[in-house]
Amino acid sequence: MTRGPKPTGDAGSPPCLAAEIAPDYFDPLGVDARQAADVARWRKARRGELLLARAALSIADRQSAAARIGDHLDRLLEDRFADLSGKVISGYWPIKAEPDLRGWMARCLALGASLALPEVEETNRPLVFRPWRPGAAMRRGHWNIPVPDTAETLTPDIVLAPLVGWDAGGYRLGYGGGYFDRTLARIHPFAIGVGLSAGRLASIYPQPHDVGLDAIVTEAGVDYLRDRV
Ligand SMILES: Nc1nc2c(c(=O)[nH]1)N(C=O)[C@@H](CNc1ccc(C(=O)N[C@@H](CCC(=O)O)C(=O)O)cc1)CN2
Ligand SMILES: Nc1ncnc2c1ncn2[C@@H]1O[C@H](COP(=O)(O)OP(=O)(O)OP(=O)(O)O)[C@@H](O)[C@H]1O
Repeated sequence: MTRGPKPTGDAGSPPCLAAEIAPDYFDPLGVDARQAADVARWRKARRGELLLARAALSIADRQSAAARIGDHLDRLLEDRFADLSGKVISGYWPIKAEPDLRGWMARCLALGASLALPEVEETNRPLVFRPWRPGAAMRRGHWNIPVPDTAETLTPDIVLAPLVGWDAGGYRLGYGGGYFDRTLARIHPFAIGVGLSAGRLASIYPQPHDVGLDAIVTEAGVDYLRDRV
């Protein structure tokens, strides 16, 4: 079992009203600085290990994981949405051995969905989403991640958030920029974490800024689904 910093429990309400004015604001005074630094250090170490393990997988293993993830996503979306036509689905352009779901995205397009990809337009700000379809012109964005070469933006109904790690409470470990958290604090799509079952951690020690996902899908299946109220 992985040892880590003491769990903080669920995020509480922010101690001031700033979150009502800017929904992605969280009050740094509401966070124990020492504990936050411990969690950040622990996450950095886990992130490094998980990225190395993922990079070591064979291309065939990655392709088979991506194909299975696509099948589980199909079933999850069939259960959750009567019809994908007219829905805006944000995927991602795979980097660092992330499962390549561009083929799955093309299938969604054929079912009538519109597609988008995220872009870091400004550092430490929420992501923006650009319309995309296979073959669209791309340019290099932040971190050299390819992004659609357009100024248009869309608001997605469904967002795939690539996972480096995840926990059974529906929390995500990404690359450490906090971009999906900032984004999901402002817009509320159906947010699905996608990654490998090997990315599972006993807990990522959720912090006040972490936003829980609606579902987590790995090659093993739908590993987490938020209770519907
Ligand atoms: N394929 C893909 N596209 C994506 C994401 C993703 O996870 N996967 N993103 C999902 O968010 C956004 C890019 N995310 C990023 C996250 C962190 C950093 C970054 O600069 N990281 C710092 C470490 C930060 C820290 O530890 O404080 C670095 O590596 O130097 C850059 C981009 C948008 N596009
Ligand atoms: N809503 C927010 N407002 C300000 N800072 C935030 C917000 N959300 C996250 N952050 C900051 O981002 C940093 C990284 O967070 P975290 O480790 O959760 O990233 P991540 O989810 O792995 O990254 P990413 O989503 O980019 O892949 C944290 O130090 C946190 O302070």
